[in-house]
Amino acid sequence: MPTLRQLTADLSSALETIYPASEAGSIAGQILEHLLQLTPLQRRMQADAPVPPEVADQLPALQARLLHHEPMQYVLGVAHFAGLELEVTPATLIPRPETEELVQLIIEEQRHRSALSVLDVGTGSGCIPLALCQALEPIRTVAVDISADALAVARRNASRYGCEIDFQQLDILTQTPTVEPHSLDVLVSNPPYVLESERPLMRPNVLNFEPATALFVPDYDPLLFYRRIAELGTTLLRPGGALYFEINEQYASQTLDLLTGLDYTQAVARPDIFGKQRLVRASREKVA
Ligand SMILES: C[S@@+](CC[C@H](N)C(=O)[O-])C[C@H]1O[C@@H](n2cnc3c(N)ncnc32)[C@H](O)[C@@H]1O
Repeated sequence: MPTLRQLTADLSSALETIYPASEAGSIAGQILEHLLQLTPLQRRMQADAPVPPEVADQLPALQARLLHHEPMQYVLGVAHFAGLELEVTPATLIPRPETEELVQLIIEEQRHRSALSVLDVGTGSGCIPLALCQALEPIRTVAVDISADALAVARRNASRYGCEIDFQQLDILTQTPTVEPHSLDVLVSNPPYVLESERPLMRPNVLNFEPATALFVPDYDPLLFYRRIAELGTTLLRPGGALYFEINEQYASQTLDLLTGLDYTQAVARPDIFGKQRLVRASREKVA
C-alpha cells in the first residue's frame, strides 16, 4: 500500500503543472487530510502510514478535477472560514481570508455590545453571519442573497452550527430587506466588486468555476452595490450603528467619499493581510 507521504507527493507533483509548487503542496496536503480526516499535524506525524485502498482509489478522480482548475473547495465540498467548516458549492463564492479579516474587525469593534442586530447583504455560503453568530451571538441576524441556490447552502451551514438566521432571497439593487427601520447595529457586505474588464487577469480556477453573479460589477458603475447598500444603511442602521464593507482596493477613496457624502462618520479604509485597502468601516450618527 502506498504511504501518505508518497500519495501527497504524487498529487503535489501532478498539480505543479498548473499551480506554483507551494500551492500545489498545500492543496495536496489538504486533500489527503480531508480524505483521512486528519489535522495537518497528524498528517505529518503519520506520513509513513499506509493509505487504505478505499481512500487511495478516490485520488485519480479528484486529481483529474483539480487539473481542470476546479477549486479544491468545490472538489471537497467544504471551505474553512474563521474556524468553521462550511459547505460550499459552485453556487457560493469560496470564502476568502480577507473576509475573515472583515469579520475580525466587526468582532473587535462590537464585542462589548450585547443584543446585536445584524444584516449581511450578499451572504453566499453564510460565512459572515455564521462567524458573527459564533463570536457575538447576535439576537437578530438577517442575511440576503439574490441566489436561491446559495441561500440553500447557507441555510444548511446555519443549521449545522445551530445559528438562527432570517434568510431572505432578494435583489438588493431593486428590493429592500425586511428589517425594522433604524434597528441595525451592524450592516455588513462583501458584494460583487470585480470589474468586468478585470476578467482577463483572473485565474481559471476563479473565472471558470466561481459564480459570476458573486464576482462582477459593470465597469460603468464600480460602486453600484456600495451606493445602494450605504443608502439602505441610512434608513436601516440605528444611530451609533456601523457599516462594514469589503471593497475593491482600487476604489477605497471613492467608497469613503460616497460614505461621507451620505453623512456617515468615522469612515476609514483598512489594509488587509496583503496590504491592500480592502476593508472599510463607517458609523451612523444621524437618523435620516
Ligand atoms: C462576493 S460574494 C460574497 C459571498 C459571501 N458573503 C462571502 O464573503 O464569501 C457576493 C454575493 O452577493 C450576491 N449577490 C449578487 N448580486 C446580488 C443582488 N443584486 N442582490 C443580492 N445579492 C446579490 C451573490 O449571489 C454572492 O453570494
